[in-house]
Amino acid sequence: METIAAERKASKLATKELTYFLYGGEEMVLRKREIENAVISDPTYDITKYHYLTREELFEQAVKKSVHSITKLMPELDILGVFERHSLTSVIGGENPLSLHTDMFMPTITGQGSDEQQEKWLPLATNYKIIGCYAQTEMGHGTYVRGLETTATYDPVKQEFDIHSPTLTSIKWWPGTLGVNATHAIVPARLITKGEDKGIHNFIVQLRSLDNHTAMKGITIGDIGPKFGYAEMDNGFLKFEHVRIPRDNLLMRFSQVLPDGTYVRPKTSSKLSYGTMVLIRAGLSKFSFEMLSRALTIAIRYSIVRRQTQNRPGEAETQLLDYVNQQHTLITLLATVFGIYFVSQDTIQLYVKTQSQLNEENMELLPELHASSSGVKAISTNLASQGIETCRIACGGHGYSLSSGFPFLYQSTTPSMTYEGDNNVLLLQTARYLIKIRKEVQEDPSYSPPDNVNYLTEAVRPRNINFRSPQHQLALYQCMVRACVDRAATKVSQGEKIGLDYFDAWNAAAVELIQCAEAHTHYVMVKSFIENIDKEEVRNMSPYNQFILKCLSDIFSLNYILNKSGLFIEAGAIYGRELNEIREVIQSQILEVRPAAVSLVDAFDYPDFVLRSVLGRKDGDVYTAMWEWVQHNPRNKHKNGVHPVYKKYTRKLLRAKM
Ligand SMILES: CCCCCCCC/C=C\CCCCC/C=C/C(=O)SCCNC(=O)CCNC(=O)[C@H](O)C(C)(C)COP(=O)(O)OP(=O)(O)OC[C@H]1O[C@@H](n2cnc3c(N)ncnc32)[C@H](O)[C@@H]1OP(=O)(O)O
Ligand SMILES: Cc1cc2nc3c(=O)[nH]c(=O)nc-3n(C[C@H](O)[C@H](O)[C@H](O)COP(=O)(O)OP(=O)(O)OC[C@H]3O[C@@H](n4cnc5c(N)ncnc54)[C@H](O)[C@@H]3O)c2cc1C
Repeated sequence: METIAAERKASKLATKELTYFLYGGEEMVLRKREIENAVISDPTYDITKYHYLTREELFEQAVKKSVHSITKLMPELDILGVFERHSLTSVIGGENPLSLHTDMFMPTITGQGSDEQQEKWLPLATNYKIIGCYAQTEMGHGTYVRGLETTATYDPVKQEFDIHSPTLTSIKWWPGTLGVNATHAIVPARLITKGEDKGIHNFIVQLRSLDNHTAMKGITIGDIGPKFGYAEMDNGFLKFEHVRIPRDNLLMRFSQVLPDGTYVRPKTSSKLSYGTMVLIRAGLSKFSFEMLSRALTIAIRYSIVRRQTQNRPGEAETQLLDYVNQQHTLITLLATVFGIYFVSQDTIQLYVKTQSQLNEENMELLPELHASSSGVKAISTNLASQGIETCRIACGGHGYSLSSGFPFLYQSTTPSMTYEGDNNVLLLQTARYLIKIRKEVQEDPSYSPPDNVNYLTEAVRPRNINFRSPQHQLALYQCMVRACVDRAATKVSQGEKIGLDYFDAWNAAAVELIQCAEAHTHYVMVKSFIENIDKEEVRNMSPYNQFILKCLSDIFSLNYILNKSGLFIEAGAIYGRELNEIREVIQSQILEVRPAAVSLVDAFDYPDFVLRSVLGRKDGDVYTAMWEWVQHNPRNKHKNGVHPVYKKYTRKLLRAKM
C-alpha cells in the first residue's frame, strides 16, 4: 500500500488533467462519476459474489440489472444518449443481455427505416414496449452476407411477405438478445418479388407474443447454449416456417416494394443496408480501448505492489515493474492503448461526418469509412484481445484466478475479433480498397487520393533520419505500407497474368493482402496518434503530460517498426544496422514513462467496482483482497470444513485396498 502511494507521490504526471482530456472535459468526468456512484451505491448491482455465480445465475442477474437500469436508474439519472448508456453499461459490468436492442435494433430502424416506419417503431422501441435484436447470421453463413438463405417472398394479393427458413443452414444462429428476451428482430433476408431475387434486405419480424412471450406462429426459437464466455447474453437460434409479415415491415428508406410487387432499387448504394455493422465497427475500437485500459490498470498497479526476488542483500525485493522485461511488456501496451484511443476518436468522427453526408445522398466518404472502420475494428480488437492475455501472463499465477478480473475481460473481448465481421475478412475489405486506390493512382495521374492513402502517390525515405521525429517516423511507415500494397497488388496481377480467374488470383495473394491492410491500419493509427497530440488541447496541457504523450507516441510508432522490421527493411525504409538505434530510443522512452506508469493508469479513472480485480485495487492492498475473496468461496463452506466429495469418493479411495 505504501509502495503504490509513494509511486503516486513521486509521479510528475498531472493525472486529473489527463483524465479530463480522455473523457472530453471536467464536466464529462463529473457526470461519469455521478453515474458510477449511482450504480455502486445501489444494491441491485452488488458484485460480491459475481465470480462464483453459475451460468443461469449470471444470466438472471444480468437481466434483472438491465431491467432495473432501464426502469429506475436511467430515468433517475436522465440517461438518453448512446455514450452515457454505454458508460452505464460499462460500470454495471458483465454483458448487458438487452444491449442489442439499443445498439443494433434501434439504429437499424433509424438508419434504414422510412420516416413513417421510424414514427411507428421508434416510440415502441424507446419505451421498451418491444425488445429487439439483430438476427442476421445463419448457421451456414456469417461472413458471406450475400449468401444468406432466409427468404422473404412478397405476396401482392395479401400485401405481405412470407418469411421462411428453407434449409437447416438457413436457421438464424448467434444473434444476441434473441434466445430468451427479444420480441422482435431485424431479419436480413433475400427479398423475392415477382419471382425475382433482389438480394438481402432488412425486415422487422415479431418473434414472441406481446401478451405472454410465447413464440409467434411459425417461429421456433431458443438459446444456443454455453459459449467461451458471454454467459449473460442469450445468443439464440431462430427458424421461420412461412411467417407472414405486412409489406411495410420491409425497411424502406433506401429500397421499396410497392403494393403490386414492383421493386424500387436504392438510388445510391445497396451497401447502405450494411450500415448498422459499420456503426458498431466504428464503436468497437472505443470498446477495445476500454477493455485493454482496464487490463493495463490491473497489471500495472499489481506490478508496482508485487515484489519478487531479493537482488541485493539487505534490500527489499524488486518491484515487478522495475524488471526491464516487465516494463517493456506493459509500457509498450500502454502506448498501444493510447494509439487505440486516438484512432477510435477519429473513426467515430469519420462515421459521424459520413453519416451527415449520406443524409444528403452524398456517398463520397462511404468507401473510405468502410475500409477504415473495417481495418481499425480488426486491428484494435486484435490488439486488445492479445494485450489482455499479455497482461494476465504478466501477473503470474494470480493473473489466472477469476479474481484477477482478466478472464472476464478476455472472454468479453476475444469474440469481438469475430463478431461484426471476422477480422481477416474485414482486413481483406481494407485491402480491396487499397488495391483499388492504387489502380486509380496509376491510371490517372491527376487523381488525388484521400489523405490516409496519399503515400500511394509519393513515399520517400528521409535523409539523415531522426527516429524521434514524428514526421520521419510517418515517412518510414509510408515507404513500408506502399511497398506492402505494391507487393499484394503485384501478386494479384501476376496470378491474373498466368490465367487465374479473379477469385483464384485474389485468394493466392490473401496473406500479402491482409499484411498490407494491417500495415496500412497501423500507419493510420500512428498518424492519428501523432496528429492528435499536436492539437491545441494537448498543446495546452502541462509540459510533462505532453512529454509523456510524446514518449508513448514514439514507443507505439517505433515498437511496430522493430517488430515488423523485416517489412521496413524489405521496403528500403530502414537498414538492419539502424535497428539498434531504434531499440535504444524505445528503451529510453520506456524509462521516461516508467515513473508515470501508475498515474497514467489512474488517469483512466476506473473505480475498483468496475475493475472487479483483487490485483488491480487502487489502494494496492492486494493480499488482503485475495484473502477476502477466498472467504466467499462456497467450496470452503461445508460442515467442519469437509467437502461432500470426501464422503462420496476420496474416503473410499483412502480406505480402499489396492
Ligand atoms: C458511434 C459508436 C457507438 C456504438 C458503440 C458500440 C459499441 C459496441 C460494443 C459492443 C457491442 C457488441 C455487439 C456485437 C454483437 C454482434 C453482432 C453481429 O455480429 S451482427 C453480424 C455481423 N456480420 C458481419 O459483420 C458480416 C461480415 N460480412 C460483411 O460485412 C460482408 O459480407 C462483406 C465481407 C463486407 C462482403 O460483402 P459483399 O460480398 O456484399 O461485398 P463485396 O462483394 O466483397 O464488395 C462489394 C462492394 O461493397 C463494398 N462494401 C462491402 N461492405 C460495405 C459496407 N458495410 N459499407 C460500404 N461498402 C461496403 C465493398 O467495399 C465493395 O466495394 P467496391 O470495391 O466494389 O467498390
Ligand atoms: C459472441 C458473438 C455474438 C454475436 N452476435 C451476433 C448478433 O447479434 N447478430 C448476428 O447476426 N450475428 C452475431 N454473431 C455472429 C457473427 O457476426 C459471425 O460469427 C461473424 O460475422 C463471423 O462469421 P462466421 O461465423 O460465418 O465465420 P466464417 O465466415 O465461417 O469464418 C471462419 C474462418 O474462415 C475465414 N473466412 C471466411 N470467409 C472468408 C473469406 N471470404 N476470405 C478469407 N477468409 C475467410 C475467416 O477468416 C475465419 O478465420 C455473433 C457472434 C459471436 C461470437
